Amino acid sequence: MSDTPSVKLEHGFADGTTAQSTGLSAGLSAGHTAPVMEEKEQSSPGELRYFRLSEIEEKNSFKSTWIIIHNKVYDVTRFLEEHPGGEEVLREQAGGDATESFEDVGHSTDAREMAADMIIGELHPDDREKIAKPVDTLVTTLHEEQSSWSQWLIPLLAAGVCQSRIHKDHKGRERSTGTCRGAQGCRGPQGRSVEHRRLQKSNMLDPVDGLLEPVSDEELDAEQDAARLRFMRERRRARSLPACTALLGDGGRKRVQFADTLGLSLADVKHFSTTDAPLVPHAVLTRHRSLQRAPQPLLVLVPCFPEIVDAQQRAQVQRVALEKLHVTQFEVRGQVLTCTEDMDAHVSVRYTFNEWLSHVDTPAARLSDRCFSFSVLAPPPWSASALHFAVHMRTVDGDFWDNNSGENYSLRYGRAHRD
Ligand code: HEM
Repeated sequence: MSDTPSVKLEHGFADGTTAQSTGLSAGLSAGHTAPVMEEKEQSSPGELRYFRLSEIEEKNSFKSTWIIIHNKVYDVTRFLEEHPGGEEVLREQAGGDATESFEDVGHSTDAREMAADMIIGELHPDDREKIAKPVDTLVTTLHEEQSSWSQWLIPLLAAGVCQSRIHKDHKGRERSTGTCRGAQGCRGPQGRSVEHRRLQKSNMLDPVDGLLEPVSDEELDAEQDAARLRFMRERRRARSLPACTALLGDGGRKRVQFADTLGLSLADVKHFSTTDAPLVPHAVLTRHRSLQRAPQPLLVLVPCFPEIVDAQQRAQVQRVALEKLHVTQFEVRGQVLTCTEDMDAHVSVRYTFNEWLSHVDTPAARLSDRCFSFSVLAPPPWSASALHFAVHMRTVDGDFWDNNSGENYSLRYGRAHRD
């Protein structure tokens, strides 16, 4: 074993995979290294036609959509509607280099094989630099030299421990897929499982002599974070199940089969339409109805003054007097009696809904020589709590009021008496 950390460098794609390790099909395994051409050729050594970048860029229309992935040119025009990731993402990449986006999604082997059928040529070597991006470098730091046997024994031990632990903890809840993912998903940067190291830390697992070094809390946290991140990224990716021979359609073409993150096949597809009436489960409706509020009591304006009497007498004294009042849910209608020789007398009602912060004068209509009527629309109960008013008459002799002996006529919202 050596104390000096050694650094292993591998050239790879954006997601850290190498062309070899991803199992790419012919089209996608070409990698980034463009062949150095002595002369400008019209086709690649593999008999693929070369396209100039400008030519490809032009193929970005509703008629045709070409994209570049790893310097291969793909005509995806006919695939747009079929693309499980949607038409839009392909259109966005049309006429340009889609390598990074393609790899970021983590397309399955099936997807890569499908793509191979769409290759129509290669990007001309002279144009490759124009789309080239800095190549990511995967740096793996090894704190210790591991002997060849420890390199496989440690992961094996870790996977074993994870598996037995998960079986113990979850009592069969994570039987098949769960255990695999558990062992794989929680692998630390050095190829050793976090689960294994946590067990080691908590003394649930005896360190194997010479194989496991002591672990610090910071190291453990960093590993757990990295493992969590890796797990989230894995979960995000939709994976198609491996195409089996029974699924091969006409002409031996593989079909894509969708699966959820647990590997279960897609059972049904529901197309939502904006015209679809939402289907609310019965249980939800019942609960909703039971929670509905009881009907609110009807609120109306209720007079807060004694019954109107002696209108004749009051009219003689005050020249004007409220004679009758009729209140409904929507209006307050009143009748006014006057005592004046002025046939041009003007009768009105001054009222307020906001405690006289402001007021309105509304004219009363003449019903007969001495009688007038008025109507005030009732304000909604949530906008006012009371209505106050007084009756006014203007004659050649002056102004006269009936204001309920200086108190005004007041009505307040209250419950209506139901019969
Ligand atoms: C010839 C090119 C392509 C082929 C044949 C292809 C094929 C597929 C297939 C079969 C899937 C289903 C999942 C899988 O099996 O991996 C898929 C999903 C997807 N593809 Fe592509 N694809 C292509 C290019 C692209 C490009 C260039 C982008 C991005 C710009 C893209 C974005 C996506 C996305 C977002 C999903 C959905 C992934 C998810 O649901 O998590 N694809 N594609």
